[in-house]
Parts: sequence; structure tokens; C-alpha cells
Amino acid sequence: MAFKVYVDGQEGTTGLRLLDYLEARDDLELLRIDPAKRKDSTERGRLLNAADVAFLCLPDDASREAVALLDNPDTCLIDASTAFRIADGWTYGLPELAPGQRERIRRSKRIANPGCHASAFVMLVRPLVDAGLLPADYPLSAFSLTGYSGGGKTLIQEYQAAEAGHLSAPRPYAMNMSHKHLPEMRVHGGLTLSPIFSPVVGPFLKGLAVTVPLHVSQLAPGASGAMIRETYLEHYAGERFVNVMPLADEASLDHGFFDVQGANDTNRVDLFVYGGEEQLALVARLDNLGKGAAGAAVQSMNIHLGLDEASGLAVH
Ligand SMILES: NC(=O)C1=CN([C@@H]2O[C@H](COP(=O)(O)OP(=O)(O)OC[C@H]3O[C@@H](n4cnc5c(N)ncnc54)[C@H](OP(=O)(O)O)[C@@H]3O)[C@@H](O)[C@H]2O)C=CC1
Ligand SMILES: CC(=O)N[C@@H](CCC(=O)OP(=O)(O)O)C(=O)O
Repeated sequence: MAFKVYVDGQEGTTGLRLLDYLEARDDLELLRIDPAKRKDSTERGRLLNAADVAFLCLPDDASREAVALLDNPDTCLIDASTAFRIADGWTYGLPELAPGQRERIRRSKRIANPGCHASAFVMLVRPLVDAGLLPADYPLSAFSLTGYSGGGKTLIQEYQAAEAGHLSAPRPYAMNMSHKHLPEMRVHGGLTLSPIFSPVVGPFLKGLAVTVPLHVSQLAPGASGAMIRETYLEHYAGERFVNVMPLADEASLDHGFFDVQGANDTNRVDLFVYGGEEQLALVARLDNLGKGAAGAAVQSMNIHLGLDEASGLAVH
């Protein structure tokens, strides 16, 4: 019998992308809400409770409301919002995080899908903290270049309606050091301090790269770019969606320029270690709507339901 799945927020950016993935599957039965009733709590509650897995692709408050509508103990919620990413009783939906995380996702009925910037940041940082190469209290900074789809329907409409003007140039944001991903970056990164995080949105739909610059002198004695790359290779051994690139990989650059859109339309994360003996730049690249949102949610669903983890997801 096919597993029943339901997407609450099916007309939003993440919800629509998720439907693309789910509609292509023949091992799932997709429960659909009548568009006229998509904000009707009674109808949403009925479908949430009828599902084996329900995805919440909603603003934080609407996600909290959906959780309150659920009384079926067998329904697994996978929430794409920021509401529960460090909450007790919820499992962070990043199977590659640390040993045991995949098993936690398999057993949990409450899975918080990671934020797009946070996924990239945590995947760069956490293995280094766990391996003792990066001190947990290192005052990290990071910057991210992202496509505008990360801002949801409103930002997409703004960009797609614009003819030129200020939207044709990259725009830094979260200038007051209060980006909503900071808590999950700290907690799941294994850090004692939140990073200084500077995201920049550009005039392209999707694609994201987070860069973490490091001073080698501030790392554990003897640490180097080569050791960091080795640590990634070891930590991510066997992970189908993680691609550890060669050290200081010139071939990954186009005349010295990095392609932020290089992992688009995949569920892949590419990890790069650039730099030399004194400074390093660690970079993680992903599709913010793929591994940064809907793809990660499908991956967690596959794990939770005991299906092939890569079902319906593209690596290349
Ligand atoms: N875009 C991205 O790359 C990512 C987004 N996320 C997270 O996923 C969630 C959804 O984001 P995104 O898809 O971008 O947002 P969008 O604004 O594109 O979509 C949100 C959808 O939720 C609907 N909605 C709002 N309130 C309710 C309600 N009470 N009941 C039912 N539906 C409701 C909206 O309806 P209406 O159409 O009427 O506005 C809209 O269709 C957010 O929490 C976001 O933080 C996570 C990772 C990446
Ligand atoms: C361009 C843009 O605005 N991007 C969003 C990131 C969206 C995302 O993936 O994060 P959530 O899952 O937390 O929504 C932002 O930086 O807030």
C-alpha cells in the first residue's frame, strides 16, 4: 500500500517544489486540499491526521498551528519553517550531521527541515568541531550568496516584476546580525558562539554558496586545509549527496570565479577547501530549493519511511 503524504502550504515556493518531487513518485499517495479550503483549519487538520507524512511549507505561525491540529500519533511531520529547528522533541533533518542522526530521523515523528544557509554552514563546520580541528568557541564569520527564491513568493514576485534598477545588483541583508538561521547554526554547528553571518541575495532564482573564512593559526595545532578536506572525506564517506572537491580546486573556478549555481536541480552539496598555509575559505554549495529545502525534506521522508534515501532525488 502506498504511503499517504500531504503538503500543507502547497501553493508556496517550497510547497510547489515539493509537489514536483512527490507527484513524480508511484510509491506515494498524494493527499490534496481543495485550493478554496487551503487555509481552512478543519480541512487542513483532517488531511494532516490522514497522512503518514505531512510536510509543513508554511510561515512559522501557521506551522505551529498545524502542529496543534495533529492528534494522530502515527503521522510524521516534516516542517520546513524556522519554528522547531532547535526545539526539544524535534529532530534536525540533516542525516549527514553526525553519527546516529539518520537513525534519529527514522524514528522521529517530528522532523525540522534545516534552513538553506544553515545546512551549508553546518555541513562545513560541524565535522571540524567534532574532529577537534576547529575550537567550538572560534569566533566564526560566514557569508552566503543566494538566489532570490529563498525569500519565498513575495521576493520572487518582486524580482520577477522588476525591470532593472536596484534589484539588478547583489543586495546584502540581515545587516543587524539577527538572521533567523543563527540559532541552528550555533546549536547544530556544535559552537558556543553564533557566527557573524552576512547573506547576500542576487538577481538569480536559485543556487547558494556559504563561505567560512578561517585563519589557520587559530585552528588546532598542526591543522591545515589538507586535514580539513581529509576530515570531510572521512565524515561524509558513503554519503550519496555530499561531494568533497579536490583541495584548492582551480578546475572548479571559471577564470577564478566561483559558480554559485553549480549544484542547481540536484540534492547535492559540494564542499570546497580553498586557500593556502595562512588563510582558508571553506565553501558549501547547494540548491536552496533542493538540498536547502524541498530535496532535504524528501530525503528525510525517504529515511523515515524506510525507502531508498535517494528515491526521487537527483545527485548529478
Ligand atoms: N523558499 C525557500 O528557499 C525556503 C523556505 N523555507 C521555509 O519554508 C516555509 C515556506 O516558505 P516559502 O515556501 O518560501 O514561502 P511562500 O511565501 O512562498 O509560501 C508560503 C505558503 O504558505 C501559505 N500559508 C500561509 N499561511 C497559511 C495558513 N494559515 N494555512 C495554510 N497555508 C498558509 C501561503 O499562502 P498564500 O499563497 O496565500 O500567501 C503560501 O502559499 C517558510 O517557513 C520558510 O522559512 C525553508 C527553506 C527554503
Ligand atoms: C533570499 C532569502 O531571503 N533567503 C532566506 C532563506 C530561506 C531559507 O531557506 O531559510 P528558511 O528555511 O529559514 O526559510 C533568508 O535568508 O531568510
